[in-house]
Parts: sequence; C-alpha cells; structure tokens
Amino acid sequence: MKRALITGITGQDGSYLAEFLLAQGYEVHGIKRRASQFNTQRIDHLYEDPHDHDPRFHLHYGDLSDSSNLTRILSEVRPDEVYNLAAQSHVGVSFESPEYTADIDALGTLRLLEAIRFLGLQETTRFYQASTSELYGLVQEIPQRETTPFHPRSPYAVAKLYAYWITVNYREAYGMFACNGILFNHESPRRGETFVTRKITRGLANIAMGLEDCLYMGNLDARRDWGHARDYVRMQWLMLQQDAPEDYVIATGQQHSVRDFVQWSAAALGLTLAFEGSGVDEVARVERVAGPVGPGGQAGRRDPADRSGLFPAGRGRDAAGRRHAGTRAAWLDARDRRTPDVRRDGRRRPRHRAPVRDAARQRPRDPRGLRTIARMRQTGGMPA
Ligand SMILES: Nc1nc2c(ncn2[C@@H]2O[C@H](COP(=O)(O)OP(=O)(O)O[C@H]3O[C@H](CO)[C@@H](O)[C@H](O)[C@@H]3O)[C@@H](O)[C@H]2O)c(=O)[nH]1
Repeated sequence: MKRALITGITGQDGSYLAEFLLAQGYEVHGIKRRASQFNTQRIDHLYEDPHDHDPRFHLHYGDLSDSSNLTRILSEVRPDEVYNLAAQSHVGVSFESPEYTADIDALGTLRLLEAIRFLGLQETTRFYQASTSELYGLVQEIPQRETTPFHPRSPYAVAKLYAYWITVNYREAYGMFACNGILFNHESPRRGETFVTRKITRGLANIAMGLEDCLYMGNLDARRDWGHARDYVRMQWLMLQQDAPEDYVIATGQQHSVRDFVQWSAAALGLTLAFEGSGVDEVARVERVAGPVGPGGQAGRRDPADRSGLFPAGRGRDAAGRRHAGTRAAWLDARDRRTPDVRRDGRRRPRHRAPVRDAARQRPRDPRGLRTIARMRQTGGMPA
C-alpha cells in the first residue's frame, strides 16, 4: 500500500487530495497545525480513530516552521509521496505579514526538502510543490506556459518563487523526483471564505436572506482562470505518477472577471444588480428580486421606489424592533403568522428559527462569516 504525507491537509486542496488518495487505496498521513479551535471541518468525514483496526487516515501535529517536527514525522511515516500544500496562501495578507509568509511558504518548503534529504529518502520519496500562477504576476506572454518568465508582484508570489526554484534545485542537485504544479485559481464550496469566490457567494447569499446589507469588494475588473479544486488535486497526483519529474501549468484556459462572478452569483439567487458610477465610487444596487431566494425560502416583494438596496440598514428591523417588509426574515415572520401552529394531522408545525444568530438574536455567531449586504463598492484596494 502506498503512503502519502500531505502538509496543509485541513485546507481545500488537502481535503480533496486526501479523499482522492484514500479512494486510490493509499494510506494517508496529514500534518495539521495545533489551534485552540477546531480546524479540521474539511476532513472530519475522513477521520478514523487511531484505536480502530488498521486505519488508513492519520493526522500528526506539525508546522512548516518546525524542522525537527517535520524530520520526525517524515522518519516515522517514510512516505512514498509528499504533497506540500501548506502555505500562508492569501495574496493580500502577504503584504501585511511578509516575513511570516516567507518563513512558511519559502523556508517551509526548504525545511521539508532538506528533511527528506537528511533522512536519505531522496531516492524513494516523490515530492509535489504547490506552486502558483501568481509567479507570472506582471505577465510576460499570453497565455502563460511552463517556459514563460516569472515576474512575481507580492510577498506571497516572491516566497512561492523561492519554493519553486528550491524544488527545481533539489531535483537537479540530488536527483529527487520533485515537481512544481503551477496551478491557476481553483475553487469549491470548501474554499476559504476570504478568497474572492466564497466572499461573493457567501456575501450575496446573506444579502438575499436579509442577514446583511452590503458587500464591499476590491477590483471588480480583475480577471481569473477558475477551475474546480477536485479536478486540480487529481492533476497533483498525476504529476507524481509520470516517468520523470517535471513542472506543469494547470488551468482551464478561460478567464472571467470578478464582476462576471458577482453577476452569475446574483443571478443564481434571483437578484438583478444595477451598476452605477465608476472606479472607487462604483456601486451595484439590487434592482429586482425574482424566483426562490435562499434555501427553502423566497424573497419578499420589494418596494420599487426604494433605491437604498434590497434591505434597509438596521439589520432589517425598525426602531420598534419590527422586521422590515421585504426581508427574508419578514417573509418568514409573515409565513409563521398566517400558518396555523398545528397541522391537519394534529402534529405541531415547526417554527422558523434564525439559523445564524445567537440565543439573544443580537449578534452573528461567527462575525467573520456574516458581514454582507446590498451595496457593492469598488474600493480599488483588496480587502479580505
Ligand atoms: N480576496 C478578494 N479579492 C478580491 C476582492 N475584490 C476583488 N478581488 C480580486 O479577485 C482576484 C482573486 O482573488 P482571490 O481568489 O481571493 O485570490 P488570488 O489573489 O487569485 O490568489 C489565489 O489563487 C492563487 C492562484 O491559484 C493562489 O496561489 C493563491 O494562494 C490564492 O489561492 C484578485 O485579483 C483580487 O484583486 C475582494 O473583495 N476580496
């Protein structure tokens, strides 16, 4: 049975790759960071108790900043394949934490490669490095290919450039089977919520459900090549199954703008947006609401004279604490009022409960997950 070790197993790609490798019959080991809160939501369905008979899924505490820890895990697992997916992966955040980003993304890769070499595993362990289209930054040719010169434009991309070349260097200097996967953007429902696709889908869904009233965006005209993460982890595996190690670009070959993504997401929710203004003053208002909105719900009718957005400010309540007409909450209230408590069969009808509010219904349970609503302003910056 082949053994794989995945750094970054708790992330989007790590979770899909673990699923994929388990289905291929691998024994899968993952490195997760210690955190005071649970950080394994994406892989909880794969968890096997270590006391079970012959589990094939194992988690180890570790960190790419900790060489002795990496060396110990590698010497215990002695993997056939290592997938280095762990990183500080947010481009915007790398401007705020450039040194941390370099430590994990650049030196972390070196630590892992060096631990493989130090343990004498360089001839048996194959190595995948999660490289990135961000290396191209200021693009030198269109489309980009494996031979296109790099011009990174963020601390993240510069750190990943070091990781790229140190991977090439270990391949050339020590004969390691080491590959860089230069992946363009790849998304899924498991994508982190501060990356643009999840930020938009979450934000607009919250607007449609009346939970928020504004979503602030950065550059709407930025263009990205978006694939699905599940397809891309298969590519990662395929790179390590070739006869000889090489670096590969993975993309769909199609680019779309962030603005397109906003409009598709709005359309899926039955919202029609009207864009006004330009540059940092651009605003998109919800012009029409149609069809079912939100899981199991439908939008309330909106006063066409109201140009302030789908839902007025004040979290959808007036001074007396009554919900405004036009919000999903108001629609649910109205449904509860007009629907008898007891069904025809004599059973009690379940009442609507706000799913994302705390007991006092004052604050969102997860404040990070719940900032949203109906005005989109182009700030020119790149907020998370
Ligand atoms: N995050 C974010 N991005 C915004 C926003 N508004 C516009 N954007 C633009 O949306 C684009 C896509 O951003 P993200 O999907 O958040 O990340 P990324 O910068 O493309 O980087 C991702 O893909 C790389 C290539 O695969 C990865 O290397 C990187 O780790 C990350 O996953 C960027 O050009 C960004 O300027 C916003 O409000 N938030």
